Amino acid sequence: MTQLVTRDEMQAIEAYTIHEAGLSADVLTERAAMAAMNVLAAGRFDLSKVLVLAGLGNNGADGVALARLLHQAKIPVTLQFVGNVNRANQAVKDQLKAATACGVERAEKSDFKEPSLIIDAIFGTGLHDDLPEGLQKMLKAANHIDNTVVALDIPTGINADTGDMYGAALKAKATIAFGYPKAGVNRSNGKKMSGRVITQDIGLITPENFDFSIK
Ligand SMILES: NC(=O)C1=CN([C@@H]2O[C@H](COP(=O)(O)OP(=O)(O)OC[C@H]3O[C@@H](n4cnc5c(N)ncnc54)[C@H](O)[C@@H]3O)[C@@H](O)[C@H]2O)[C@H](O)CC1
Ligand SMILES: [K+]
Repeated sequence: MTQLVTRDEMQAIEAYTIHEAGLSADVLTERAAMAAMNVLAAGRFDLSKVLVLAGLGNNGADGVALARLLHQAKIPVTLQFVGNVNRANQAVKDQLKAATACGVERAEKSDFKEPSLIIDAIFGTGLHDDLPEGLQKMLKAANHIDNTVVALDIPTGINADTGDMYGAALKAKATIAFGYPKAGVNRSNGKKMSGRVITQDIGLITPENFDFSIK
């Protein structure tokens, strides 16, 4: 069985990889985006018009990096931030600089009926507490449209430990889990909102004899 991890365990493994083993967070972001690109390029999804919804943390940075890779592969892609990009973390700002330099198209708002595929890079394992009300409404409306959504790491709105919803969640056809699938994709609402979970190696270095809580 694939090893599942809690949010704390994932953060501990990431911290070990970055601070003890010395791989930079940028490398991990690039690996995550490349892993997602490989899954998308395998032919199972309609890539005629891709919309990447990106948040302001590292999950968003993965999304912005993916938008750049899609654009460089000549796949029509639009990048839309959810939230004010001026408040984004440095990883997102760095990724946006590279994406802009490549000519990735941005949108402020979009009709969710139009894209052939929506990439959910709004929130990942960093989410705690209920989503802002406006975002909850937006996700519920998007779920009604029933467009194809692929979530990066975990669907936005799902508690990575319990699978419960933080007010709402964006329903995915597939979830590309980075390193390890999070416990929440297998539990409660997480199970039905994650779709098919595809786990991808991104080069994380797990400490020897790491004591996983889920056996
Ligand atoms: N750490 C790494 O090197 C890598 C991480 N990967 C990806 O990163 C996400 C986890 O990223 P993180 O920055 O920890 O969190 P999020 O992007 O999920 O959230 C961003 C930010 O949002 C704030 N926040 C939390 N709850 C709320 C709320 N209810 N309302 C509003 N804002 C909220 C909080 O401050 C967070 O910091 C992981 O899933 C991976 O996709 C990579 O895979 C590569 C390496
Ligand atoms: K996500």
